[in-house]
Amino acid sequence: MTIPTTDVDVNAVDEFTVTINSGRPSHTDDNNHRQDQHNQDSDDDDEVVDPNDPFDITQTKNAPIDTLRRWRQAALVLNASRRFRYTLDLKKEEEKDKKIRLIRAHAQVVRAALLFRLAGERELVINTAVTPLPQADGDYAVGLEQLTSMSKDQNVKGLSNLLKSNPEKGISGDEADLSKRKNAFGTNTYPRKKGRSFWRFLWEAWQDLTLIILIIAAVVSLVLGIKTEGLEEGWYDGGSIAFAVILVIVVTAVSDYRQSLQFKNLNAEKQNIQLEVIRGGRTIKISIFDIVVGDVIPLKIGDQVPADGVLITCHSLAIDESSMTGESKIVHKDHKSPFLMSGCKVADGVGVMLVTSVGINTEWGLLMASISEDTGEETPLQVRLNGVATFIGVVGLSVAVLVLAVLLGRFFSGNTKDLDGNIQFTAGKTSISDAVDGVIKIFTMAVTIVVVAVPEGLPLAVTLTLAYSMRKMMADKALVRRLSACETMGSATTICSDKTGTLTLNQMTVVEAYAGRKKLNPVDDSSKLHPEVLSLINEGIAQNSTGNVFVPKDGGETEVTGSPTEKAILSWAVKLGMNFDRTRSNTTVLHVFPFNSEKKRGGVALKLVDSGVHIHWKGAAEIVLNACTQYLDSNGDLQSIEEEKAFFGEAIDDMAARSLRCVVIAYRSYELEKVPSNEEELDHWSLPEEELVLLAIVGIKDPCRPGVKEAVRVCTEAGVKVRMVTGDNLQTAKAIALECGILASTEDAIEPNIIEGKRFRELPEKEREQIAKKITVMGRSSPNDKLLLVQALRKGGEVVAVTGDGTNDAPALHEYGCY
Ligand SMILES: Nc1ncnc2c1ncn2[C@@H]1O[C@H](COP(=O)(O)OP(=O)(O)OP(=O)(O)O)[C@@H](O)[C@H]1O
Ligand SMILES: [Ca+2]
Repeated sequence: MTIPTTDVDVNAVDEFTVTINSGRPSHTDDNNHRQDQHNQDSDDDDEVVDPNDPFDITQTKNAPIDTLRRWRQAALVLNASRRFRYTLDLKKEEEKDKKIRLIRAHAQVVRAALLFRLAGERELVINTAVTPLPQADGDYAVGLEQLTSMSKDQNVKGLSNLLKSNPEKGISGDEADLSKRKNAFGTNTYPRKKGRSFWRFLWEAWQDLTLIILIIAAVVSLVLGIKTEGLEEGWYDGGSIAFAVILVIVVTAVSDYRQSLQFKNLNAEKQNIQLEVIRGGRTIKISIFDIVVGDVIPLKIGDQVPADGVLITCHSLAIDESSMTGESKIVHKDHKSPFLMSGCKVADGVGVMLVTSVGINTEWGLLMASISEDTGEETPLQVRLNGVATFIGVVGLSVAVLVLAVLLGRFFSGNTKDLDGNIQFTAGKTSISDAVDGVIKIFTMAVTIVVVAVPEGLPLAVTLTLAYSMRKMMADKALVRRLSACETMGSATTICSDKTGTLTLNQMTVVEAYAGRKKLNPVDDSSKLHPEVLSLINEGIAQNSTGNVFVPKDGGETEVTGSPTEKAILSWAVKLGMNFDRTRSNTTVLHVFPFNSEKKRGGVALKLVDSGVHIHWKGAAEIVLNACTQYLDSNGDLQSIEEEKAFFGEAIDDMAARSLRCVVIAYRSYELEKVPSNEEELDHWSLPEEELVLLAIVGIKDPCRPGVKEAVRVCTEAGVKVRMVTGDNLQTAKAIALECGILASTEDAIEPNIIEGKRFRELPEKEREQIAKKITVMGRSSPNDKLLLVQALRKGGEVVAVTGDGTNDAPALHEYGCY
């Protein structure tokens, strides 16, 4: 079956991951549990598997060494030589592990020493100005070596000046500047290990016990044939065996070789992450490989830190350093510990970093340089089939040996007669040459049994099929990161898909808007709004956003960047006449609560010029609306929301029913005295979010992907149930589900077919398992709800595929390791 999800994934190769979990429990789960921060659910008891089951392996890549070793042992029993090709080289793996641990320990020690030193300096109040001025390197006032040590002493401003960068605007980013930086500090790439040549694969392909048996068989029957029937006729048997052997060797080598090339390409694709940098004041998307020292990079939840650097600004930034330190610990970053290491993940919050070293000079680079890249990987089916093939081969071989022994015994004891009934062998009478001929015939028979019994092509056929389907999926623009995914995906019985970006295009536009009680028609008509209302809306949108608006000086088109939702709202505000830079410079940001999928809202506290404070909130419509007690009517007067709550509720429901995503923008004023003045306290200050004043409601359209309906139909026909799990409003989710055929009719749209994440979460575990199967649409789900659903389905015996694009899908995607 070609995989139904391919249609869903079209056009989004770099953003999508497809994950599969097989219904069977696996040891690797333990592994993933350890890594998975979000998975605090310890009561999934059926995942505890019999540790003595040596065949319990779903993937070799992350399997614990123990499991692999058991496999290896089982394999050795079955076939001494073949297995080596298929199971990872354990010794090498262990050595690699040791090396990584060593380097990590080293990094830890360096960091510890550094912290110690910093602490000491702080206490002694050593004047940092004593630091000798760094030597010049090329065009910069700082060299590569000094830079590494410098970034630990100097403040960010000074550092960015030395790097000829600007904390707000970044580097200029013209060609000359970029190439100068690359020359001075290197590029953000790692040297690649050269792949193995085709000849190596060919050489390895014949070193296989069964093939060796066949080669010997070929030689033997060639010799026998020529001896008994002469050169002209006698080579047929041996020749055809030899031909088959050569064919198998060549095909194996070619397929292994191509697979290795494919993996190389895949790896390149996997690593080539696109990310946003700020250059010359504008936010642009570039490849991670094009990052240079001095670049200013905004980071948000889910991003990977692309190079080593220091923080310029940050808000509740937390970094998962497990890839560097080996322990899964979330570290909070602020101006006191501003160093970011490449390769780590942003677990929460937002920040902006200045790149201080790239590529091989980063700590990650050091680590990468010393270990080799991905070793090959076997799919569960391949591993099993290899076992079967080897087993059959061994049985065939034993039968052949048995037959040989019996026939030889009968021959030499005078029990074998030829066609005419003469005894073929009588001790003393039969000439040696006749005896040899007889033995040769028996050998030929045994060889034939071996040739017939050894199913050499079986594993090969599987590899070829999988590689083929992987290629086909690549052609469909679906990136398959693991060969095994093709196989497991084929057995999926249900797909949990997110909505935004997977079923929909993720191209959002504001198509409906209310300012206060008034519906704007058209949406960007600001003429009837009181200037005060307009300026508050603008203030809220411009400051309470991770996006950016760049207006080119030469009068080109305005560029809006950010997440699709942010982009839509910012573009709307620009159309209303917002001047982004001016609005932002009017107020100073005191504190930010970055948007996250869990809370579904984001807030910011602003200090005004007159020392007043505004707190702006923006987020999921009904949630923020609930926190509002007043609204600002179009004349700029405050009104109580009590009588109008129903009106606003209906407005939201109405928009949601037409599949629009609703976002409410609200604010309140606050007293500066109540804002913590101490920086430490400010960091932990939770923004007040009650008694808000409703400013605006926007309805954002995100059209369905073309072809989604068809894809859903294909899946349903193939017996795969498609479910939608989204962070959006339940009504919006329902409308989209009806639109793309996930829900057949409105009659189906009742609980528990459609359910809110919160309701599902609060059910007792047993009940969750029962209704999980019925859930078709889950709205307002938090990342953890997605995970809960996958777990519940899995317990019900389903093989679940999860598709998702965003960080809020990560826990569910991560759950079963195979993505
Ligand atoms: N940048 C934002 N600022 C404020 N509110 C937002 C922002 N982005 C999304 N929202 C609100 O939060 C809700 C849920 O967002 P969430 O990130 O959980 O889902 P999603 O990933 O966008 O959707 P899906 O789960 O279908 O992929 C949206 O319905 C919207 O109302
Ligand atoms: Ca998503």
